[in-house]
Amino acid sequence: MITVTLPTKKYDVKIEMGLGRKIGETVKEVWSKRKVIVVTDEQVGDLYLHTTINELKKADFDVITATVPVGEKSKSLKFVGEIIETMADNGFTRGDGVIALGGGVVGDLSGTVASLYMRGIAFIQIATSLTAMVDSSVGGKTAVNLGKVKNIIGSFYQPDLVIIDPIFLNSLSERNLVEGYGEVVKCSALEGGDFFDLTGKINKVDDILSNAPDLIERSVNFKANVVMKDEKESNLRRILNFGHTLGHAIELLADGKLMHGEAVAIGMVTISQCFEKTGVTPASVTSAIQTRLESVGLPTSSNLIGTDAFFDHLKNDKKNDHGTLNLVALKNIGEPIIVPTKLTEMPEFVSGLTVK
Ligand SMILES: NC(=O)c1ccc[n+]([C@@H]2O[C@H](COP(=O)([O-])OP(=O)(O)OC[C@H]3O[C@@H](n4cnc5c(N)ncnc54)[C@H](O)[C@@H]3O)[C@@H](O)[C@H]2O)c1
Ligand SMILES: O=C(O)C(=O)C[C@@H](O)[C@H](O)[C@H](O)COP(=O)(O)O
Ligand SMILES: [Zn+2]
Repeated sequence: MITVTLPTKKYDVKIEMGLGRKIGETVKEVWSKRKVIVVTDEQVGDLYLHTTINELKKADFDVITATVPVGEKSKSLKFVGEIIETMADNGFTRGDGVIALGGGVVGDLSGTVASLYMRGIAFIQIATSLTAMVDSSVGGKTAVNLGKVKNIIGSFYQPDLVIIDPIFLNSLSERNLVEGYGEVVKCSALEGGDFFDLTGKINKVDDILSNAPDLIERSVNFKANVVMKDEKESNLRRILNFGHTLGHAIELLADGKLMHGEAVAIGMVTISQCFEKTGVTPASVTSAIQTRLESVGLPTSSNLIGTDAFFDHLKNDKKNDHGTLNLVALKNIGEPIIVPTKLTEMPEFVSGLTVK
């Protein structure tokens, strides 16, 4: 178990094999009897909603559900509105709660709903994808997309509890498992040391699953420590965005064809190649990251980079400060730095990269 301690809130991230079968009693440890809405997507719902409802009912919670379609398009105001309407129709008050059962999409959407309903009601994350287990369920970033802008509407809103059962990963598709591993490589490159050595030993997809509990524990531990120092991303937390400035632009341009973690994998390698050109990042750092990503089949380059639409998307990055992007670079493994770079310099910065 890892505890996230913030100035105004403290919560546990419970990582345990088999915890998914004890959801009722685990939720009961932090919440008194109340109405809860379990938000999930169609795929996770088919697999785990029935058991989750039964578990929560056994623990004396009044349960309703909301199921959204699979995929990034569900991170939208449309679904925020629909879920909030369902809660209002069912008489939810400030003393009730929202439970996310799913991956990062469901987690980000449910967190947004929880933060808005009656100006904020209690929220628990049950993470079922690797991305959610290693990243999105922890730290309180909630958001939905609007039009062509990723994560533009949201807030920092921390959960009361995060439940992680690595057994959920057994039903995750190989592509989604590998995608989540992109964020693990990110955390390991930012932290360095033993963690980066560990990702160096993951040479094939099966290794992700067999090392999952350790990879989850280390990623959550790393992220929690960053968030505890800078909850609202005024400084240090920006490092968690390594690979995301370019990654989010590519993710949006690919329009559903690239998963978040795949786009971030391309973003990390590309930004490192850019910083090689300016002498910030050693080539050995880029290749160490690239090897880790490619050994499990993650993409590391894209012909979407450098298009007009690509540069247009960069403007929407939350690290854009009046035309200057605060880019995350690695001076070395375990040594992230922020390099302010003018948006107008970006075409020159990304030019001349090899696309495979
Ligand atoms: N808030 C944050 O800090 C943060 C961090 C990282 C990513 N994100 C966001 O998370 C999203 C990506 O998350 P994701 O990769 O989990 O995507 P996702 O939620 O769409 O899940 C990926 C797929 O896996 C399925 N799935 C999830 N758990 C499963 C299970 N146990 N068995 C079978 N299928 C399962 C889902 O139905 C979906 O089809 C993006 O929107 C990204 O922006 C947010
Ligand atoms: O928790 C953070 O902080 C992160 O940046 C984690 C990222 O992996 C995640 O994708 C996050 O949603 C990005 O947020 P944004 O602020 O760039 O929209
Ligand atoms: Zn991410």
